[in-house]
Amino acid sequence: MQDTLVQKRHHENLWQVLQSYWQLTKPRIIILLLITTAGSMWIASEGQVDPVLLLITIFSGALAAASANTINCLYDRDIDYKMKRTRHRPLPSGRIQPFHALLFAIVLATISFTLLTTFANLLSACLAMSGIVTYVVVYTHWLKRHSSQNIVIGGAAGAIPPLVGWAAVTGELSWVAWVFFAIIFFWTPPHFWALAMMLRNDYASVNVPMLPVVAGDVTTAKQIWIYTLLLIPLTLLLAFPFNALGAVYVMVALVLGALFLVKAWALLERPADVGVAKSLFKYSIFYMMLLCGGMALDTLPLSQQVDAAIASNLDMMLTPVSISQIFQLPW
Ligand code: HEM
Ligand SMILES: CC(C)=CCC/C(C)=C/CC/C(C)=C/COP(=O)(O)OP(=O)(O)O
Repeated sequence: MQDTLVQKRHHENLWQVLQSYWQLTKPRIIILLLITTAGSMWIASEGQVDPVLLLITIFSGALAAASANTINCLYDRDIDYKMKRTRHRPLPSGRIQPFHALLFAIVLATISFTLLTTFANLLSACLAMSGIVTYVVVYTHWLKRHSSQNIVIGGAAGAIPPLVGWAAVTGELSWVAWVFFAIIFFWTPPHFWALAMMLRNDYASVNVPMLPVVAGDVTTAKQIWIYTLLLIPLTLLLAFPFNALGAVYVMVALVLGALFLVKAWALLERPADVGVAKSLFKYSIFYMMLLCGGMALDTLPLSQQVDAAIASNLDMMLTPVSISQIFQLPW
């Protein structure tokens, strides 16, 4: 009886420890990072991605991002302890020792690097490691506590996963991969500043100079609007001039982009309305998921037929014959 009780408690403890390590990695954020990696692999392989390579790259990307997030939690444990939203994280609440978190992060990064070099290539492995370094050194250490442009420059870290995916498939980086990088780069400020508008008091209480804290809601809403405006044409570059995706993706990108603009405009009109900021933050996540979904959809055979049909119609419309018919010209 005593033995089973001890065993039960032991299992419960083990379960709690595992849960704490899981939380340390900020798993919910990782999922979207991996969706962008998969989207990039999909385009790079024109829809013919090797499933084993996909699984290994996604798994390794998850380990690299988990390592980066763990080091971020370790570095930021002092401010995380003071903020309401983050007080219950495993390090500030004392459920994991800092040294153990560091070991955990090193193990995760080592496995990630080894898997990527062995099953994909060295470039993808180095890119994943550069993601960790950018996030930890550039964002967390240099910028987060010192500049209101912290997430603009530091946001480059979150834009690296599509480069990892592209490199894993092709062994190199093309213009298309860099356009994908730029899409995430320009998407990050609207994504994060909308959230920071909701959390302004929390960040202010620990002197983290997020833009809404330093410059206020009106300026932040304007900046969000500008980045959103730049984001939409960037998403279209994948189709024209780079021709990596077709009409189905363009339609998805236009509809999603229009909705993003509507939400960013609403915030511009009501910058102090936390409800509007919250709605924009949630939409930013939904947007990125569906945009990547649109990329995958575009590479399906049915979409290729739609693309071909639209292209041939456009060709017909734009040939001199049809123009002469329309305008009844003599040639
Ligand atoms: C430096 C750039 C970024 C910053 C500063 C940032 C910041 C944040 C913060 C503070 C949260 C709230 C997390 C929490 O309450 O624990 C969040 C949520 C989230 N972020 Fe970002 N983010 C960045 C880039 C990205 C990127 C590149 C992605 C993926 C492509 C991403 C995906 C998400 C998702 C999916 C959530 C929601 C998680 C949930 O469901 O709670 N973020 N972000
Ligand atoms: C390729 C590769 C491994 C890339 C890593 C990219 C990566 C882990 C990006 C995460 C971005 C993010 C969640 C920032 C939040 O940090 P925060 O410190 O502002 O959030 P907090 O206030 O919730 O702690």
